[in-house]
Amino acid sequence: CRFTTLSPNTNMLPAFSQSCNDVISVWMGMLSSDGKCEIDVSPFLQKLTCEVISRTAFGSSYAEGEKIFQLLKIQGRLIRTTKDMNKPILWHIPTPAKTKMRAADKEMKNSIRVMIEKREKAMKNGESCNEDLLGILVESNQMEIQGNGNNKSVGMTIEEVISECKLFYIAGQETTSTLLVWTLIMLSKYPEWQSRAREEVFHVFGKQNPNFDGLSLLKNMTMILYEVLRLYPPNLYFNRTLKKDMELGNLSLPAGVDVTMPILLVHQDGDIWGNDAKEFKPERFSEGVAKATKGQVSFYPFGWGPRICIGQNFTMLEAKIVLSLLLQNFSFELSPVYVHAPALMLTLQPKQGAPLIVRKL
Ligand code: HEM
Repeated sequence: CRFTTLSPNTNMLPAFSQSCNDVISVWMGMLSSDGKCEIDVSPFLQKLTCEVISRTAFGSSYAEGEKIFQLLKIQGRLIRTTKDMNKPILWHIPTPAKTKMRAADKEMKNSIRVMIEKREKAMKNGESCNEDLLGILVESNQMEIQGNGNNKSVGMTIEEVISECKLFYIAGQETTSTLLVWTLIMLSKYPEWQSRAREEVFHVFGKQNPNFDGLSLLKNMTMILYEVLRLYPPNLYFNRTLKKDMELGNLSLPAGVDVTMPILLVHQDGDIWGNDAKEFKPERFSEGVAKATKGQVSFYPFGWGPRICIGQNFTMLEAKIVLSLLLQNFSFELSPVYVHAPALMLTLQPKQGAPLIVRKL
């Protein structure tokens, strides 16, 4: 089962704004009497994107979804701290971390299995369950099996459905929170862009909640997000294995070779982007991506080709809603203790966190 793009729809807006409003309430409660406070925004935005995925992926089974994501988080943390993860020869040597990881994996798969079985039962009883990712997967799978004379070998196995749910979380949660964190850092560092973004939000939505149609009018916000994705792409590279011999420029590459497509390197290449390649200048996207890249494939934060990110529209929509709500309520400035230290930790993250001075408007 492969989605070409995951189309965000109006049903998802409440998931985005509900999760963001929870963060706003918490931050409001943290303000001191002068209406400001220093907050490391990073963990809050991580929790926010986690909740959004939980609500949109598992909708009605949100509480069970939360548990699964907690287990995935434990796995992610263990992967980061397990040094021999990419040395297959050492993989079978048991360590406490690997034992915990396998236990988390087993528990998670069991939980997803129970959820899938519940959905399958509900669908057999005529209930429609296709409002979240899990429902769409289960329903399309059942239709595929029924369309082929109830031949179970044509659909996805439970293991495959489980993998899709895991992939959705792994690919969509940390990447989006990283984008939001770097955007708030950049808006704090460049207050003129923060003002432009806020003026635009008030111009389009006033003090109302962001709506689907208005989001496409946020031109400055789109430029800012693209520039953040150019300078701080959450994924630094992606890999491909060649299926056949290929000529690439003056290189001859044989089949079977692994090729790494560097994202950060190309995004900051002075020959492509000019002498100001490393500077934050959202105006370079004022006439869209094609103009900024002069039609070359030099901006690909979401990958490229048939396996391009299916969640790119979802992410952009989520980011625009969250930033609109935050800018309607707060202003941001870098804390004196902020240290600019981008570091690769699965995604490109601010190593020392993102402490910002948050002020109520
Ligand atoms: C700022 C946010 C995001 C960035 C920078 C990003 C980046 C990427 C990149 C670079 C790839 C291609 C990997 C490759 O070709 O090997 C990819 C694939 C993918 N992304 Fe995203 N992504 C983001 C958000 C999301 C979200 C929100 C979701 C889901 C809700 C998602 C789901 C996926 C999936 C399922 C794939 C695999 C597609 C396939 O292999 O067919 N991503 N993403």
